[in-house]
Amino acid sequence: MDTVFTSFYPYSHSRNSLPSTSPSTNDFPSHTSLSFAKFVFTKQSSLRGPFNSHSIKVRASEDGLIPPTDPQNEDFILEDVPHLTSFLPDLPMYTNPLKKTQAYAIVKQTFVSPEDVVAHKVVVQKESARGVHFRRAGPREKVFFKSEEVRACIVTCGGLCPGINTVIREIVCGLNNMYGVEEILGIQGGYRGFYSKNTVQLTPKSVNDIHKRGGTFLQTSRGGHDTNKIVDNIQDRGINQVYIIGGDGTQKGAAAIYKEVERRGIKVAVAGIPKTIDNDIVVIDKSFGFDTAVEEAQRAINAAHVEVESVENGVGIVKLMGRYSGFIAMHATLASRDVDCCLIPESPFYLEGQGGLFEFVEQRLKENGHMVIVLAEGAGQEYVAQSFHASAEIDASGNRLLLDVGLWLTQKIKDHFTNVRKMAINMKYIDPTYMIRAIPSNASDNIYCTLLAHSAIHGAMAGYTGFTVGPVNSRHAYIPISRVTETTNIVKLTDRMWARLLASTNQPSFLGCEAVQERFANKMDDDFHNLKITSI
Ligand SMILES: Nc1ncnc2c1ncn2[C@@H]1O[C@H](COP(=O)(O)OP(=O)(O)O)[C@@H](O)[C@H]1O
Ligand SMILES: O=P(O)(O)OC[C@H]1O[C@](O)(COP(=O)(O)O)[C@@H](O)[C@@H]1O
Ligand SMILES: [Mg+2]
Repeated sequence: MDTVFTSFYPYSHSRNSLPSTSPSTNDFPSHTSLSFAKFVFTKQSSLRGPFNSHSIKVRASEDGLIPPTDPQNEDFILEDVPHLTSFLPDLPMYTNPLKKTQAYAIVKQTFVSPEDVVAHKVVVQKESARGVHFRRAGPREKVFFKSEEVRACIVTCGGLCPGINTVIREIVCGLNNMYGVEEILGIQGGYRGFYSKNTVQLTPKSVNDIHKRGGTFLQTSRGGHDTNKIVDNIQDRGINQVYIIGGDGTQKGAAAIYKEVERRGIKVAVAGIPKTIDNDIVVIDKSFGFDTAVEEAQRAINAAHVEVESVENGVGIVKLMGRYSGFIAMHATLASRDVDCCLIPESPFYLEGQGGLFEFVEQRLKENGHMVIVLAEGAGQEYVAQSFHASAEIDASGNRLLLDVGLWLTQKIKDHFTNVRKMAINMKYIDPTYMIRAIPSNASDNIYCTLLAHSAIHGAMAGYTGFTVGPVNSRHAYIPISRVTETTNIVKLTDRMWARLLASTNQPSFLGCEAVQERFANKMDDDFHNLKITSI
């Protein structure tokens, strides 16, 4: 049975100011039981027209998936983020102080229009469905927190990534400079820091220089997520805004915190900022630190190239990060012109026989006298496991620990050419993985980190919660956390980007072999991620 909300917003686009009274229960859709809410606007709504109380109806079914009732507009979907009013309907909202700040004083349109949404897909055809949209990020006219009541905290979890310190810095400076917030706590050592460590007070002064350093000023950890202990601690400390910087695992933890906060009915906004050097988070255009990593990888590739072209039959192998997603390897290969072959977890390969890697290496050595292979750390894990008879180990967060495919491949190539082909080759194996992720972010990533921090602040101040921020087609949006944790972003071999790489390196696609074809067909399944984990 559908629930029909009479309006999404109680005010019209043409009004300059919003009601200063408490929002009614209809101001924001109630979807407490949903992992994320999908709303389909009915007939009167339009992307062009104002979203006012008369022009919009929002329909939601109990399971959050809306059965279309209007054939003409059934395909406009807003995957909305929760708002604190959904479980705290009687609390007041306040005028946003941003307009009074020096920075925003003369901005023409300080506040994001409540109707603004960001389209998930921008390449469409005339007859395309209008598709999925996300709420546009940015400052709102009304905020849910008075500046003086805000007690924010920041935590960083999971592996390192260039730019974490910039995000921390910009959350602290942004909260302080834009909203006058003074109470900002740093939770040290990841999730477990909530209940096992003291906090550190963060001020614009104390974080002023941290963006110049790699790593995380607050330290990080894997494992240790205990939802109840964390939320108890949030309550005990009187924290009401939680900024969580981390990857897919961290965002799952953030979703659990948000749900517990909602269950307890406490006034706490939970904002996730996606961090992943692997670029394995879906929906967002790319993750911060990724560009920096690709740039730094060029130095390693260049070193490998210099080494191997200076000797006879030089074969260089550069291992880059990428547990399940080969984006760094793919982009680093495309950026460099020195890579002969790129191997990623998503693309099966094989060594022996026609069309195999050994044949290709020999061909390039004959043509050029040297060659460079770029390898994502998650590539070929099943072969390595077979060779090493290794059993699967996991880290404290439950992530599968990878075997060293770089060492394995180096040995395999050496053995093949020495023992089978009776050819002398010069192998150079470079593993710059930790060096790449431990550096500070570059200029463009620094700007990106600033935008993420500001979007998160504006969202939390406005009362949104359970969201992740990030650019969708270059416009920053609030995305339901569960939306970014339900699948993993991987390189799609059927997309043109991988074809561009193959066209650039002219490497084999390795799809000639029957066994590989079978695996490739399996990998095309929606369940690719699970399949990959179990097959390692
Ligand atoms: N499914 C989950 N539910 C709750 N917390 C999780 C979950 N998966 C991971 N975490 C927590 O998130 C943190 C970071 O996770 P991890 O996978 O190590 O890194 P990342 O977030 O970078 O992917 C850890 O503290 C871990 O306990
Ligand atoms: O050795 P650590 O610190 O566990 O990190 C290794 C892993 O971290 C990663 O950088 C990804 O980390 P996250 O899951 O934290 O984003 C992988 O590329 C790599 O396999
Ligand atoms: Mg992860």
